[in-house]
This record gives sequence, structure tokens and C-alpha cells, in this order.
Amino acid sequence: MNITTEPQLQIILAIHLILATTAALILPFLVSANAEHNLSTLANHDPLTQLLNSRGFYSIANNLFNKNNSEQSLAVIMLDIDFFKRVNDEFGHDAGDEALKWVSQHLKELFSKTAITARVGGEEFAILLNHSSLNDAQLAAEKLRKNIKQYPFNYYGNAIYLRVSAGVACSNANTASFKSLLNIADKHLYVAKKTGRDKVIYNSELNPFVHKQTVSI
Ligand SMILES: Nc1nc2c(ncn2[C@@H]2O[C@H](COP(=O)(O)OP(=O)(O)OP(=O)(O)O)[C@@H](O)[C@H]2O)c(=O)[nH]1
Repeated sequence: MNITTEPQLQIILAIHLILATTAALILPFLVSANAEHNLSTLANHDPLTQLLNSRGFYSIANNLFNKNNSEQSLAVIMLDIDFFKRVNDEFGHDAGDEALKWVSQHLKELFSKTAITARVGGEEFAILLNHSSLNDAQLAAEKLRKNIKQYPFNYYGNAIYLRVSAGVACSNANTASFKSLLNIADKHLYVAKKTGRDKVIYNSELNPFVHKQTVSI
């Protein structure tokens, strides 16, 4: 038995109309906001490792650097896998890709709550530590280096030992830009590579091949 009266029916129809109109108005915005978010994620992340890519990293780093005042230091670690070409040459490009993911996993495990991590080049990674001292950053880099070399990465039964080199730098009141900070970290990474690899450099003499201190825990 139908007990809906005509006024009730009109109210129900009116409510349906309002809901349908609201949905039609809001849905395109929701879809477009979601699409925008997806596009931005794609543009700023590395599809292989899901870490930030260089564009995403430098954008965040520059913003942080500009926001911090001169007492708040920003530290950066530049990390590069040693002799990575050999992994590709000996085990194939897919093994190389898996090795990149494996190193990324170490970065995520060690830094997901404390730092911003990125893959900024083929086998090069960057880690940004806000409000960190040079000492803390160097210790973090050293821990990461040791974690990565502690166990081999397993690729279809092949035990592949990876080593990494790192350069560390930390801003101070005289640091002009994030780029200049990055240049120092890059220079330290270069010294690490040129003086035997598998090490962290955070301070180097003017002679680029004679480093003053390496950290050893
Ligand atoms: N599998 C794989 N290989 C990559 C990717 N991007 C870059 N590479 C490889 O990384 C290798 C980098 O080689 P090099 O620049 O000679 O560096 P390296 O062998 O690590 O030597 P050092 O850095 O001097 O210790 C090259 O063989 C590139 O083809 C990638 O996305 N996947």
C-alpha cells in the first residue's frame, strides 16, 4: 500500500533534486583537485623508488632554506652508489633497478620520520635534515653507509654487495643559498669518490684529494 502523500512526494523529489545538483556542481572540482594532486605527485616523484625526484627535492629544499632564519641550520647528504655500473654490467639492468630500490628502502627506513629523501640522479640520492648539526648529519650518513654495506642485496640468489660514498654539508649564517650548500656536499662527495669510495666526507682541505676527517664508528 502506498502511503506517501503528494506533499511528501514533492519534498522527497526536491531533496533528490538538491542532492543531484550539489553533486553535479562539486564533483568536477573534486575530480580536478584529485587529478591535480596526482599530476603534482607524478611530477615530483621518481616512479622507480617512489622517493622525491630532483625537482621535488630542490623545491622543498629551497623553500626550507628560505624559511629558516640564520640560526636554524639545514644539512644535506649527497649519496652515490659505488661502481654501480658493474651491477648493471654483471647482473643486468633489472638487477640495477632492484639495487636502486633496495638502497631507497634503506633511506626510507632510516629517514622517513626525520628527513626528506630523494633520488636526484641515476644512482645518486639526497637527504635533507632540517635543524640538524653537521655532526648529526655526518653520523646519520655514516649509519646509512654501514647499513647498506652490512648485508648483501639478494637478486635471484645472487648476493650483491653494495657500497656507497657520501658528502655532507651544513648551513651556517654565511651560507648564501641552498645551491651553495649543495655545492659543498657535492664537493665532499667528489672527494669521497676520489679517495677510495665507501666513506663519508664532511670536511675537506683545500687540496681536494686530501681529506681532513672521515668518520668511523
Ligand atoms: N639499472 C639502472 N641503471 C641506471 C639507472 N640510471 C643510471 N644507471 C646506470 O648507472 C651507472 C652509473 O655509472 P657511473 O656514472 O660510471 O658510476 P659508477 O659505476 O657508480 O662509478 P662511481 O660513481 O665512480 O663509483 C650507468 O651504468 C648508468 O647506466 C637506472 O635507473 N637503472
